[in-house]
Amino acid sequence: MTPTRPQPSDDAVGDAPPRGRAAALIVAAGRGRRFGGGVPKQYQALGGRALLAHAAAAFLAHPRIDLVQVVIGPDDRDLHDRALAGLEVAPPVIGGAERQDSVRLGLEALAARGDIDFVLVHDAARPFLPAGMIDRVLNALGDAPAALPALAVTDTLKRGEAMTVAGTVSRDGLWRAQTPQGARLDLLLAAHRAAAGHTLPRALTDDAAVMEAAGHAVRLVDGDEAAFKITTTADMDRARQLLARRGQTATLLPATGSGFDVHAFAPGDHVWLCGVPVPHDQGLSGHSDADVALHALTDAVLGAIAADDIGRHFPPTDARWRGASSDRFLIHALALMGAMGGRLVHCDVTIIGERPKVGPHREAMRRRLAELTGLPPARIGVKATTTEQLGFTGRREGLAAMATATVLLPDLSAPEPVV
Ligand SMILES: Nc1ccn([C@@H]2O[C@H](COP(=O)(O)OP(=O)(O)OP(=O)(O)O)[C@@H](O)[C@H]2O)c(=O)n1
Ligand SMILES: C[C@](O)(CO)[C@H](O)COP(=O)(O)O
Repeated sequence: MTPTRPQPSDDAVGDAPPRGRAAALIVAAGRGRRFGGGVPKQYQALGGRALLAHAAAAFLAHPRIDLVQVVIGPDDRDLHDRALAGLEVAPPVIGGAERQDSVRLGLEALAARGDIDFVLVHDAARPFLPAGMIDRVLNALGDAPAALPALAVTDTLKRGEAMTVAGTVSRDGLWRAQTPQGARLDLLLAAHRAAAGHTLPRALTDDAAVMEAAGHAVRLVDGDEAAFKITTTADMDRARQLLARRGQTATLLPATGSGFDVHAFAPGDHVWLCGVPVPHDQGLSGHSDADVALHALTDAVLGAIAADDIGRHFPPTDARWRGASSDRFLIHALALMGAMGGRLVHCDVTIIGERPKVGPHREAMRRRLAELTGLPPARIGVKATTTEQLGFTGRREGLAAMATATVLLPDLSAPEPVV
């Protein structure tokens, strides 16, 4: 079948369009502190794919965008690869401490290619990106060095101090800045280089501000309420409701993974099981905290998403994982699952050994697994069994654990949600 070329939007014509190649630069190296949780918001699932994937897909579907470049956090390569599997984006660039740093590093990579004239810088945290917005920004670059999509402020503005109104601010001429913000690549890179390191104690929070600081005029074009930024969990709720109202919920199919692990006993006074320290007259030997149950569960989640195994993600030869809490292994596996648009719906762990007895700690283990996975305790099984004194567990040489994880994953054969 011949692939259909994306069609221009109604805003594609009008102003004199610029001549040259345009790249989208999606910044996704933030930590999402205001959003919270263990996984940066751009890798959280919305309608069966990560926020970042929505933004990338919007640019890839646009006929006037020649390249999509993503900027990621130094530890996020696996998340990026899972989130954008199957999408044709350039290899990611590692970002910096502030958004401004991440944009500059991305611009340097684009400039090094030598084939890009215009750049549209976009937040990965803005999943809904109407094609017309891309066109309006690009069109403005026909005769302006930079363009900013924005919405006129319509509410009355107050300045507050100690939760008391300290004054009313005129909203005349005030705009709310959105992304993608466009510019000629050479001008924006030069402006970012000039601004680098000169912005303490506060970085400039958008690219229009960097261009303004360099003395360039920035053209205002119409933004779009749909292109709101996911900053807090309330924004994510709003985005999910929007998709549900449009009937764009993803088709999810179940996948089950299994995991198994063994650790030998060693001198010590407790063992870690399901993220809970259990008093015992021995410990378990291992490179990390040797939580045999969490390791089995981590492998079960990785199995459900076909993402290799725990040893590939956290090699025992890597000094970073010496004595590490196994919580982070499970959290990482769950983050990869989320980046693929998946959702854990059930897990079941069986601990195999004579001692310590699991029963008195079962509820604490289920509670801890609930905290780590976000599942209700009613969807978490924790069981224990002996091997009737047979084998290495029967001889009390160590403990084994097995686990299953049931995950709902987007149906890859279903049509993608349109946002
Ligand atoms: N050092 C940084 C900081 C932010 N960003 C990106 O810039 C966009 C700006 O959105 P924002 O809500 O500020 O993201 P965070 O910085 O992640 O959020 P927070 O400030 O709550 O930590 C996001 O896509 C974010 O990933 C980035 O690439 N590099
Ligand atoms: C670039 C931006 O999205 C425009 O509204 C915004 O400035 C991002 O930074 P912030 O940290 O959310 O203020």
